[in-house]
Amino acid sequence: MSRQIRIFDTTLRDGEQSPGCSMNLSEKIEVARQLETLGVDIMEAGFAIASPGDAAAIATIAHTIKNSTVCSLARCVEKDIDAAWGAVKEAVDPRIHVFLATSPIHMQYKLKMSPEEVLESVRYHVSYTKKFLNNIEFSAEDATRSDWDFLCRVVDTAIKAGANTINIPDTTGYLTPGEYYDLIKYLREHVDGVENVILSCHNHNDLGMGVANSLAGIQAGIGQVECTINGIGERAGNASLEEIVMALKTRKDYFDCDTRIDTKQIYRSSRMIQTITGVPVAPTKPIIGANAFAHESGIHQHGVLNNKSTYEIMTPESVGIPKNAIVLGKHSGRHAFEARLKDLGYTLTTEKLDKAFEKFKVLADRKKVIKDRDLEALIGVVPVSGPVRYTLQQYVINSGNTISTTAVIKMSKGDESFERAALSDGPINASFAAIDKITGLKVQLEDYQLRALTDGQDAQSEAVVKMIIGENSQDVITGRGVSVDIVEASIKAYINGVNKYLNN
Ligand SMILES: CC(=O)SCCNC(=O)CCNC(=O)[C@H](O)C(C)(C)COP(=O)(O)OP(=O)(O)OC[C@H]1O[C@@H](n2cnc3c(N)ncnc32)[C@H](O)[C@@H]1OP(=O)(O)O
Ligand SMILES: CC(C)C(=O)C(=O)O
Ligand SMILES: [Mg+2]
Repeated sequence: MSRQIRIFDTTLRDGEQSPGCSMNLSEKIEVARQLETLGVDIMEAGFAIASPGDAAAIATIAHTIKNSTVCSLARCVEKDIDAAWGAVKEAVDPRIHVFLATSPIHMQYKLKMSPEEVLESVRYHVSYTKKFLNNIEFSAEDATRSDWDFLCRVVDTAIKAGANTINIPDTTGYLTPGEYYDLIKYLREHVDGVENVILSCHNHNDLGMGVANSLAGIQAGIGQVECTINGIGERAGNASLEEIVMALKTRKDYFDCDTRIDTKQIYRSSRMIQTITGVPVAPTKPIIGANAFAHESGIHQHGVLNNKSTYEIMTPESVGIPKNAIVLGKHSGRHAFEARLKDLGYTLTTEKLDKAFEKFKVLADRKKVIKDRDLEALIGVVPVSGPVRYTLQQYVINSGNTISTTAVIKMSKGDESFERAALSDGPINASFAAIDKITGLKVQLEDYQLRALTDGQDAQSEAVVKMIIGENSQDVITGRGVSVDIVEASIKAYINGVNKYLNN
C-alpha cells in the first residue's frame, strides 16, 4: 500500500521570513483558507512571540481553520511556548513547534551553550510544552551540520520528553540528497523509539537542492515534509510545495507515496502568493512558471500536436491551469463570467461576485478581450480589512520631456474629498508626492515594479510598491494596483499600501 506523506506548509512562517514577503492580517487569513482548500495537513501560521500582530494572526487562523492542524513556532524559551499556546489553543488540532540549534557552530557562537546544556534545554522545554498539549514537534535547527551521534541524543531526548514529530532541517541548504538520505537512515537505525514518531524534513534551497533533499528524505522514510508555496522563505527559500507534491504524484511509480493535496488548487495558491507578496516567480519555475507548459520549438510543437505526452509529463489541468474555451469581453454575461472564475478555482459569494462583475464590465469597456490573468487581477486585489480610508477619484498629469511634471490627485475618505498638486521629475513621483500631501504620512518608497499582465496594446498593468510608512517603522508594506493605464495602476498601488497601513 502507498505511504501517506503529510504536507506541512510554512508559507506563513518561514515563507514570510523572505525579504519583502510580509503579509497583513487579512492577507494571512486569505492564504490560510486557501491552504486549507489545497489540503495541507499542517499549516505553520507564524511565530507567536515575534510580535503581538503575529500572535493575533495565528489565533485568528486557529479559530478559522477546521481541516488542517494549525501550528506556531517557539524557541526553547518558556515565554515563547506560552505565547504559542495562547495563539493556537482554539484550533481544532493545535500544534506547538519547538526548536533549538544542535550544530557546533550554532551552539558555540549563537546560543553560547554547551552540548549538555542544549540536551537539558530540549528535555525541559519539550516537557514544559507537554503541559499544554500532546501534538508537539521538535526541530533540531542546523541538524545537517550537527554531529550525527549528538543529533541522535537530541532526538532521543526530545522523544522521551514527549515530542511526536521530529524535524531534521537542512537549515542552510548545505547537504546533498545522498547525504540527507544517509542521515535520516542513520537516525532511524540509531535512535530507540524513532519508529513511534513522525520524522520530518525542512530543507532550504541555498544550493538549489531543497526539493531533491526532501525527496531523498521521503525515500529514507520521512513521513512529513515542510515546504512553502512558490518555495518562498529565508534566503534562497524553502523546498517548494508544488514541486514536491507533483514529483510524488507524477512519479508515483517510483516513490509510491500519496499526499492529501488537491493538486488542482496549486496554480491558484501560487497566484495568490505572488499577488499578495508582489513577488513573481520566474517563467521557468517548475509546475507554475509561465513557461512550464509552453512549447516554443518546432520539433516540440510537432510532438505535442501529435500527442501531448511526447513533451508533457503532467497536464496543466492537473495543477489547476484551466483550459480557456470561452472568450470573455464586454458582451459576456454573468453566467460565463462566473463559470470562468470557477474554472480558475474561485468560488465567490454572491456579494463578491456582484462586485467583481461590476469591475469586469468597467474593464471590458477599456479592453477588448479579458484574459484569465485579467480576471485574476480583477478579483485578486485582496481588499484591505477595516474601513477603507482613501479612494482615488481623479488624477491629472501634466508632463513632457522639457518641463517638470505636475500631478493633481483627488481622493476621497468617507464623505470628505481632498485635492492636492505636486511637482516632480516624473508622473509617478509627482503622483506619489501629491498623495503624501493629502495623507500627511511620511512614506519611504523601498521598491516599485510595473509589469504587463497580459499581452497586446490594451494589456493591463500591475504596479507593486513596497513602502515603509512612519518615522520609526521598519515594516515593509506591499501595495498593489491594476489598470490598463500605468499611472493609474501606480497610484492605486500606492493608495492600496497607504490603506493597508491605516487599517493595520
Ligand atoms: C531557522 C529559523 O528560521 S528560526 C526562526 C527565525 N525567525 C525569526 O527570528 C523571526 C522572528 N524573530 C523575532 O521576532 C525575534 O528574533 C524574537 C522575538 C524571537 C527574539 O527577539 P530578541 O529577544 O530581540 O532576540 P534576538 O532576535 O536579537 O536574538 C535571538 C535570541 O534568541 C536566542 N535563541 C535563538 N534560537 C533559540 C532557540 N531555539 N531557543 C532559545 N533561544 C534561542 C539567541 O541566542 C538570542 O539570545 P540572546 O538574546 O540571549 O543573545
Ligand atoms: C525553525 C526551523 C525549522 C527552521 O526554519 C530551519 O531550521 O530552517
Ligand atoms: Mg527554515
